[in-house]
Amino acid sequence: MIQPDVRTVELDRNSRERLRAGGLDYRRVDPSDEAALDGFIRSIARGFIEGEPTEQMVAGSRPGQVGRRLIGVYDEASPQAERPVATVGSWVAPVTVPGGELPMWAVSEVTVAPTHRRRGIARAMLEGELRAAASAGVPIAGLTASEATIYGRYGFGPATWQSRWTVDTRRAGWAGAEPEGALHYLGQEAAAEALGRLHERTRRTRIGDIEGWPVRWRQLSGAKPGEPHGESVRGVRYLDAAGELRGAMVYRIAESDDDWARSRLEIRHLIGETPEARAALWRFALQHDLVGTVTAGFRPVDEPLPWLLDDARAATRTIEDHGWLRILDLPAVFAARRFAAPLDVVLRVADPLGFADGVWRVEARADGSGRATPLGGAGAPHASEADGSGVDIEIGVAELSSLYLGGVSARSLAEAGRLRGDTSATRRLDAALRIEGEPFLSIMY
Ligand SMILES: CC(=O)SCCNC(=O)CCNC(=O)[C@H](O)C(C)(C)COP(=O)(O)OP(=O)(O)OC[C@H]1O[C@@H](n2cnc3c(N)ncnc32)[C@H](O)[C@@H]1OP(=O)(O)O
Repeated sequence: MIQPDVRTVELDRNSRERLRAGGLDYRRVDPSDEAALDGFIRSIARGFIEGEPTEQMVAGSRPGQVGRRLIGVYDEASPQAERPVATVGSWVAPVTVPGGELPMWAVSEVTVAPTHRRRGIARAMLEGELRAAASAGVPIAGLTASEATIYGRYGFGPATWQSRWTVDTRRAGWAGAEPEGALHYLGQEAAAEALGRLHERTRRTRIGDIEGWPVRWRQLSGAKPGEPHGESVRGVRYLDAAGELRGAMVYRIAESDDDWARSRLEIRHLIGETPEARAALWRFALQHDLVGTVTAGFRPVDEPLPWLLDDARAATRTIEDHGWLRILDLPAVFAARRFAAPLDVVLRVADPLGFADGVWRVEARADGSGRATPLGGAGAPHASEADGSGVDIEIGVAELSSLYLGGVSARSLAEAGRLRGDTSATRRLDAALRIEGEPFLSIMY
């Protein structure tokens, strides 16, 4: 798997010139220049409507920026010259796809100062990231979004979903097995280490998940300096009957003001290598003394939680989009995944930014391998090169990116008018893209 050093990928000239025409300087942030890095970190906090970070919080955030491509947009008229008015950070992370993994250009830390909003700065930065990724040969981009309304216009589509659970522990009971292993408390650093180890051991089993990084685990375990409520985060591990580490969980308890016995236990992260470990950690949370409610976000939509309870209605949930993907190199992404059924369809893909635009024949063989080839000859294909009569499905690149992992059905998109195609073609596409279980991205990035 190619994994280019994102820090050396050139800045996009088109975006730089567009921003310069508006009096703004689009440039790399050098992480070895502490003042520049701290200004970048402080601008991100402001953009995400946080208060001004303390020195300790800034110091705690620095290690997470190492190895990333950091870009700031600077307004020379600003009295705070070291603080960019817009930020974006990116890196390449492997993402699990059906039957393998792909290098993914992860886009994060997208902020534009409220003083500079809605003048095209985010668009210039996003387009700049996508062109940089394509120029580096990275076939797909991904992000997690603060709002579901922002990224479709750049060709990103939601591809994984998360459940957010709220469980009334008085009603829930426990219908699962008694765990055979053991639970132990861990210090925050040890909990971060266990989360990272378990994540790395298991992420390839979760379609849509990506590689993690140490600061993410330290943030979740409360070990990152300045983490809000960090001091109240606790960690536990689960060892199976043979003494092997199989699971870990970090959580905090928010006391109830009016009834101690109804405090709320918030699961910040729960990871288990086996169903037994996951069940044991859920059981620990649900049976915790003095807790009336357990909440957990970033959980898979097919988690068997209701089946572990005496009263399934004690657990309520909301489901939300979580991981967004954006196909850049269509032949590369279709060659990288496995297919569940043979396929031969012609897609007309609309991509306003050009990367995947054109007419493509997507084929899959009985052995699970597949490919996408441009119709109308070599080189960049254009819709006009096919006569149109052979096209089975017309689809936008955002919708195709949603379909790619197998967690979205072409039939649903067709019913919603988000693609056009006859029923037989959408059925064949669904059969070929189908996966076992639901895709699941377990972290924010
Ligand atoms: C991957 C991540 O990091 S997710 C985090 C995203 N960041 C945040 O939520 C922090 C708070 N918000 C912000 O910083 C900014 O409002 C941003 C980054 C969302 C948008 O920045 P702006 O520079 O104002 O956006 P820009 O002017 O380039 O707008 C581009 C397009 O997006 C639209 N748009 C921008 N923000 C939003 C939004 N929040 N909801 C819906 N549409 C939006 C604009 O209307 C415009 O549409 P058009 O091109 O179809 O006319």
